[in-house]
Amino acid sequence: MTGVEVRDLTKTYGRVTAVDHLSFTVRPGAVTAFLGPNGAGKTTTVRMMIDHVAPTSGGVTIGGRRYRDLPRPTRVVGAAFDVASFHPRHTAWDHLRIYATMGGHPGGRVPELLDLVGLAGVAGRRTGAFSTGMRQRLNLATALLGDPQVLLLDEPGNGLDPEGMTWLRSFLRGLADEGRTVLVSSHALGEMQQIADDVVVIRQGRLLGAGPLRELSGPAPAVLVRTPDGAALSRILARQARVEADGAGELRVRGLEAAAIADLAATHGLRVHGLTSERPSLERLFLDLTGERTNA
Ligand SMILES: Nc1ncnc2c1ncn2[C@@H]1O[C@H](COP(=O)(O)OP(=O)(O)OP(=O)(O)O)[C@@H](O)[C@H]1O
Repeated sequence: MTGVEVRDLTKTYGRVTAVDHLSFTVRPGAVTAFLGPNGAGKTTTVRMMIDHVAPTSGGVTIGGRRYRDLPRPTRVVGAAFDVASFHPRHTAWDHLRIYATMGGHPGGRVPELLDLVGLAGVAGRRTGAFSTGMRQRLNLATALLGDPQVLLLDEPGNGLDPEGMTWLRSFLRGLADEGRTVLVSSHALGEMQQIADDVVVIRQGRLLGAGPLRELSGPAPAVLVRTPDGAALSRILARQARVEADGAGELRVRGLEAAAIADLAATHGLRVHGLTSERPSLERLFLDLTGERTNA
């Protein structure tokens, strides 16, 4: 299990402080959203994680070691940046073969990866003709060549259509469920809300908040209960939870998990037609932390 530890990381460019004494950890087995408005310092931080940019002070360890001390870094960390450069005449297949060779990774993984990211059907097409979404997918496949434990993805959702976003979300969830450490930087909060387990929020290079999304976003989210037996169920649930009825057959319940609500309804012979757990609002959390409007 390989986590990422950022310790007192600072980067200045002349008079600009891009990253300012930043400390946080990214744990394995979770998707961590790295959030901040444009220019907050996200890309600079991720680039320092993999030695693309030298810190002014502080540092980053991955599984307890600095990137440069990892014997085979691309087998441990896969990174993908927003503006990936592909040779326009190379096909997706060429691109991955070349990067596999450069990284010392088995070329046999190329077809499997093309399939995994949904590019098998266009493997022979030149990347010059690729859409942004296809580039993002190829970028991800490139990051995965070394089967790394840690994935650092800078704005992987940029340019994806809604279908592509749905795919990306389940793809990232799958990687985290395999026990990998998945850090995804984004300024598009809505996109991250449905996937992030943890969040790290920065502004002007400084940490504003970090931790599990559910903990950071305050009171427990409600469970929405669709029921034709609203009045009776409401009376029973109100003994243990806070219940609001909307008058249209839906109850909003705080203080009880969905399973407990279903059990109580069953015990009393009441009908439940739907149970939905609300996700905490990342946008609300973000606005609380940053005190500003975003373009999400
Ligand atoms: N090479 C550089 N030289 C000078 N300033 C830089 C350099 N790289 C980044 N910066 C500055 O550092 C700050 C942080 O930039 P960075 O790209 O890390 O932010 P970001 O959060 O990734 O933003 P975005 O969401 O727009 O990509 C910005 O003010 C940027 O102008």
